[in-house]
Amino acid sequence: MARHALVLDGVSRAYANGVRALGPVDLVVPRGRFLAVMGRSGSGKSTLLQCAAGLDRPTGGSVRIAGTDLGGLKETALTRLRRERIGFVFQAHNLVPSLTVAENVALPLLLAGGRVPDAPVREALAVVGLAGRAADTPGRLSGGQQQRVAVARALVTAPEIVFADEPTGALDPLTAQDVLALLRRAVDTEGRTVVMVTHDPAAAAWADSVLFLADGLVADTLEAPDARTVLRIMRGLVEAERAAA
Ligand SMILES: Nc1ncnc2c1ncn2[C@@H]1O[C@H](COP(=O)(O)OP(=O)(O)OP(=O)(O)O)[C@@H](O)[C@H]1O
Repeated sequence: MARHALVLDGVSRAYANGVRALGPVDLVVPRGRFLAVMGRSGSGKSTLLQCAAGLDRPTGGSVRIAGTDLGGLKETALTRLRRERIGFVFQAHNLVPSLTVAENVALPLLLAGGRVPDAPVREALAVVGLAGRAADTPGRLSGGQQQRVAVARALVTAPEIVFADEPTGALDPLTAQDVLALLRRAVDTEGRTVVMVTHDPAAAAWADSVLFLADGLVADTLEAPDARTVLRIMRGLVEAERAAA
């Protein structure tokens, strides 16, 4: 079993118009770690996440998920890897409105083929505190509850890694804490690995470490973050940018 959930080796992403959105970036995320990625708007956070998750192909370097080099995979194999070995949580939770809560959680298992056993779905919903809402449609749930369903869906396949892009961006601070606590729990009790893009220092403080991006490059890292130190580093990055302008 590969020791690291995610390894980026000199990953860069340039666009045809000459914009270098990212890199080169080196990054190692061991299994069972919670990493937050921060940086100002346009610093390359989403680009990093998309390349790391196999949603976008880097223009340089390599990405390995649990030892598998994504660059060596054809599109169908990459799609299967994303479906079976990666969990996703986005700001807009992307639940299917016409399916029930349980069916939404079961979706990644269904897409993997075969009969979907009830137990993992029931268990995933119980973990996020929504066992009683399995038969509801998402529209009957609050935004926070919907995001908890999205977390259950991301975890139901027991993925190698979960990528979360601003998972609490649309939630009030208390509801956000519930969702962050679920991600933290998945790391602490199930040994999952989480990489989360966020703008919120309080959200980043739930992680084990923070990666700060500026202009597509790693500008700083912080272990055992607290919100105040995260904010101080972010302020420093803004000032450095102003001074350079
Ligand atoms: N398709 C594209 N074509 C050209 N440039 C792009 C494209 N997508 C992103 N960029 C540029 O790449 C840079 C990084 O963008 P990215 O979306 O990764 O930043 P971000 O840190 O996630 O920003 P935000 O916090 O606003 O979501 C920006 O300068 C952006 O304008």
